[in-house]
Amino acid sequence: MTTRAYDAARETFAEWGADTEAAMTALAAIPISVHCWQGDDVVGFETRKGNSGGGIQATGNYPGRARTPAELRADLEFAYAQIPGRHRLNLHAFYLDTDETPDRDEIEYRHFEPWVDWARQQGIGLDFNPTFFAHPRADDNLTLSHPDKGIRDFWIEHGRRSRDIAARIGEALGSPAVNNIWVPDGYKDTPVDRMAARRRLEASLDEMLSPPQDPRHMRDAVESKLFGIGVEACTVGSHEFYLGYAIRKGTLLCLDMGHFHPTENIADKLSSVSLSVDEILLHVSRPMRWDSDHVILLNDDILQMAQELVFADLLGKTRIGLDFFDATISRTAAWVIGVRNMQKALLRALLLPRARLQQAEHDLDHSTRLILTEELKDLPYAAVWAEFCDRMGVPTGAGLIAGLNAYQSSVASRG
Ligand SMILES: C[C@H](O)[C@H](O)[C@@H](O)C(=O)CO
Ligand SMILES: [Mn+2]
Repeated sequence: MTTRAYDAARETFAEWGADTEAAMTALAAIPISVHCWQGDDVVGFETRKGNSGGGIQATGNYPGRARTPAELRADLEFAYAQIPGRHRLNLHAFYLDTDETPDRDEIEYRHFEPWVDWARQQGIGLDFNPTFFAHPRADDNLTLSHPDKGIRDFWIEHGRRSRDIAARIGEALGSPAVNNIWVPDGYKDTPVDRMAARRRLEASLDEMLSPPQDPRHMRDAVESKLFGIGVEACTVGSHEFYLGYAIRKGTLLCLDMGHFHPTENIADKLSSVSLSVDEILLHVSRPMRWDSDHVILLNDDILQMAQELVFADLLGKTRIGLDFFDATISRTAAWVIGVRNMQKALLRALLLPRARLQQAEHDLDHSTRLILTEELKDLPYAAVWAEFCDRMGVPTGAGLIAGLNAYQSSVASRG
């Protein structure tokens, strides 16, 4: 039975020309790819260690970090149970689940089979990422663009194997896995031969991506970055580099919200790049002064991005993934809050009277456009969100907080 608050909200939205039932149906069909690395501070399950590079740094020491695949899966199961709808898991290659200790150029599908079995039980799809960091062969902050051919070949082999694994995963689960390629390659100080480094990166990517894969099982994505700590002067895989590469090679383009200048919002980039690439992958994040990967809030950046996805009809060609990691708070709460904020932003966008807003702009009636955007901020989105959560059997408000705190207490004694 619907609540009085929802019934009133439905009428209010209807008066503005928005259909709350249609919005909830649309929202329920949008999967978010939940990143595994929030659960353990981007540590992974290998014994081998190396620098993360490229500025990846989880700060904080809050108790409860998942130390094993079983703990990570338990945490994810709890988190998914607090999030309305059915979502995906984005797995990194160094989260393998095996007693063996393969090096990165030796990984095989069997090392990830427990994840696939679990995903099947959960009824969720998996995405994948080769891991080009946290390894001694990445300690120069150069991998696919390293001047040493031996090091490049090592990482090319890792990338090829990751693509094979992603394809097997996608086939096993009947849902194409996005295989996202991010390398930390860059220079701390101003390089004198950017061209050579970019040529090497391009050649390595070409070699890595040359074995054909079935797009029904896996799709490649490439992720750019402006800079990272330790590579302040130059990132080899810049935005321009990968935009061109994705267009030429037909890969997805991954846009990470933390990988641009702080004044840039990728909401503005979506329409432009969508004219040239078939599919986009998002890494929704919250940079604070730099690529700090804070948990996403329901803030203007996220609202604008969600609005752009809806208003420009880009949901069908965009895979939404998250990328943040905060080790100063409950890691499960971070997941739950972040995914729900992404969904709330999408719901708000779906509840806006798009045709009316776009007509005002088309008519150059910018006063009406501004009146509308500001008045629309007062609409009762919260009642629709509460109704959506209720129909999906997940808590809101005090019930959510109590559950998050209770789960955190249950994992706080982990060493
Ligand atoms: C762990 C991810 O691969 C990583 O966060 C990457 O996507 C990134 O954004 C690096 O800054
Ligand atoms: Mn990212």
